[in-house]
Amino acid sequence: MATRIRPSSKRCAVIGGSGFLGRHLVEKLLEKGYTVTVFDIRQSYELPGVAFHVGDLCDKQALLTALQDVSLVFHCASPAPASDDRALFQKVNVDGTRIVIQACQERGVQKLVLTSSASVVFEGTDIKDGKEELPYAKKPIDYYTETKIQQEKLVLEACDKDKGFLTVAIRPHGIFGPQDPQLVPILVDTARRGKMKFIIGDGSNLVDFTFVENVVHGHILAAEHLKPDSPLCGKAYHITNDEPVRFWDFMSQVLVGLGYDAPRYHLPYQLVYGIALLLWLVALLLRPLVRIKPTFTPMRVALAGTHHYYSCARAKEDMGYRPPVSLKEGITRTVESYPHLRKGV
Ligand SMILES: NC(=O)c1ccc[n+]([C@@H]2O[C@H](COP(=O)([O-])OP(=O)(O)OC[C@H]3O[C@@H](n4cnc5c(N)ncnc54)[C@H](O)[C@@H]3O)[C@@H](O)[C@H]2O)c1
Ligand SMILES: CC(C)CCC[C@@H](C)[C@H]1CC[C@H]2C3=C(CC[C@]12C)[C@@]1(C)CC[C@H](O)[C@@H](C(=O)O)[C@@H]1CC3
Repeated sequence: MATRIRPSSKRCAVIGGSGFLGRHLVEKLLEKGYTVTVFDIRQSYELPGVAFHVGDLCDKQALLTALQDVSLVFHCASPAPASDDRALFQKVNVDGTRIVIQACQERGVQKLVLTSSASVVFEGTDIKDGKEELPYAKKPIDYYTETKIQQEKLVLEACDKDKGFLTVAIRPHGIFGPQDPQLVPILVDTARRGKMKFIIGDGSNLVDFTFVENVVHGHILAAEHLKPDSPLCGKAYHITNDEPVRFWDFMSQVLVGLGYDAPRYHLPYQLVYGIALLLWLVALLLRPLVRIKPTFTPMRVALAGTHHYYSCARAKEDMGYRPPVSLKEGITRTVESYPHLRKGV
């Protein structure tokens, strides 16, 4: 009788490995001796020892080819939140994740680590030291969040110890760091257009921003602690810097570090939120004729004007998580990595 040889536990695939988080994850996995395959709709770099499979995760056949002999899968692919494309989020984050799960099961993958988001519980009102037990947002603010909720549920429900298929979800919040395509570039673009003069609300709201290497550390710890007898099976974990900071202090430190002025004038939160909602509605109505992308979306305004920081006690307890890089060091390294975004360049 032919015996099925289990692939090495150090043979992994990173779906979305060409992206910001994915690339940092791939680099760390290689450093730790893993054999890495990247599956992504684009190839954004080359690294010795990394096998790239360019394909859409909605294409099961392409995934089955890439997942051959893989025992561990990290799924960190998603359309960018800024695309605000409901059909695309549904197709990739929900239908595509179903296909990822099926392909993993068919290929005998043993562990699936999903990159979810702490925002799955955020509804635009204050969250202070939020625990994983908080209910999913009943009225998510945007389509991205709506589909991240469905995606997380699908992955956690698929966890099946009897079938030897274990799953876990990592919920990072506000990832920043070198090569980030959204936070710093959008911030600088807004500053260059003279729109970063204002503080939304009184400026005292505390939030989490998480350095990308800490998020990577959380993913690898989760993969290594995910075993049939561990508490991680089918659970979600917040991964943050564990250093809540005032939203506007963080923004100011990045802006000033790059040579721009810090925002100074206060605007009432409710007023800005109302305007953002109105602009979003207008953009939606005009979409068949012209595509407008407002800078101040309701989601961004809500994130800028409320408290949203999360407890990572569960990750500390179950997998010994401690953020290796402090916020101060993370900000310094991030600012240094964007010489081309400095004022006047
Ligand atoms: N950036 C943050 O602040 C943040 C915070 C919490 C959670 N997350 C989650 O982390 C993950 C990574 O985010 P990121 O910031 O690195 O984004 P990113 O856009 O840099 O990377 C996402 C990658 O997914 C790929 N991708 C998109 N659609 C695909 C498809 N159909 N098939 C295959 N690949 C596809 C993209 O090409 C890209 O390389 C996402 O799941 C995101 O929801 C991000
Ligand atoms: C125009 C200004 C008011 C703000 C400019 C900076 C913003 C572009 C970022 C500040 C907080 C960021 C953030 C995300 C995107 C970029 C910001 C709005 C996410 C919504 C990206 C998706 C993640 O899943 C969210 C998460 O839960 O971590 C991010 C939350 C913070």
